[in-house]
Amino acid sequence: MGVLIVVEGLDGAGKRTLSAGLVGSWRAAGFRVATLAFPRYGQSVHADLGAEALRGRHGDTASSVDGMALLWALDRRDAADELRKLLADNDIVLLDRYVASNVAYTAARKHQGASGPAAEWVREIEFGRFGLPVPDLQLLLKVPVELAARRARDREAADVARDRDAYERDGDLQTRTGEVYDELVQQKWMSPWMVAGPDTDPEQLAAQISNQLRHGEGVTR
Ligand SMILES: Nc1ncnc2c1ncn2[C@@H]1O[C@H](COP(=O)(O)OP(=O)(O)OP(=O)(O)O)[C@@H](O)[C@H]1O
Ligand SMILES: Cc1cn([C@H]2C[C@H](O)[C@@H](COP(=O)(O)O)O2)c(=O)[nH]c1=O
Repeated sequence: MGVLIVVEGLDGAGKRTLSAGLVGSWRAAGFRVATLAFPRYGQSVHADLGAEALRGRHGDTASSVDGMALLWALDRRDAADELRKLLADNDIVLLDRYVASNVAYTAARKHQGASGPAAEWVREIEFGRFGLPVPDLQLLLKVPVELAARRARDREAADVARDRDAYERDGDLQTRTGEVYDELVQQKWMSPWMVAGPDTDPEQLAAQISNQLRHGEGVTR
């Protein structure tokens, strides 16, 4: 049974870039690694509806905090069997965003914290009712809000396919989301957490995590 590792952080933090670096390093070291990114755009109707809603479509869907959270959660529910199979067939399964994203953004949109009712509702729906696998380790890529926003803007300028959605344009939401993530780390929400900075070397981090896992730290299963 493989270990489930999640990369979390603000929009534009660099999660996709770091995830690719970690996966490459682990594969080079001989680990069997699978990876998934949530939302699963192009594969999940729920993910696509969510992305479209954040770009002004589907009436008032985006204004419903709970409705948006359910779309992202249903995407993961549909991926649950695939995720369990990937865990059975690999040493490491790396996820770019997972349930903690839903907790952080949903609580932040409602001006709540990581112990508030929205966080508890997301936890109960996704891990309780949907039975999603619990991560062994969650990694917060902690990048100053201004730097993450600049990276998202630069990416949009370079690639029209990566236009910023409503959450990415909302600096106050990003600030509050970062605060909820900090609380999740402090609480060790659902698993041990590690925090990585904006200039983290993926190869070094991959080695650190695999050593830690080898010594049984950060593994809850
Ligand atoms: N360590 C880094 N140094 C400089 N630029 C970076 C770094 N990491 C990522 N970037 C750049 O920042 C932008 C955002 O990175 P990336 O797409 O990896 O972020 P993300 O956290 O996955 O974003 P989102 O959640 O919005 O999809 C990209 O243009 C990427 O090339
Ligand atoms: C998976 C997930 C995402 N979100 C938020 C985070 C982003 O602002 C948008 C879209 O995600 P992307 O990584 O920028 O493509 O949705 C969320 O609120 N809940 C989730 O579960």
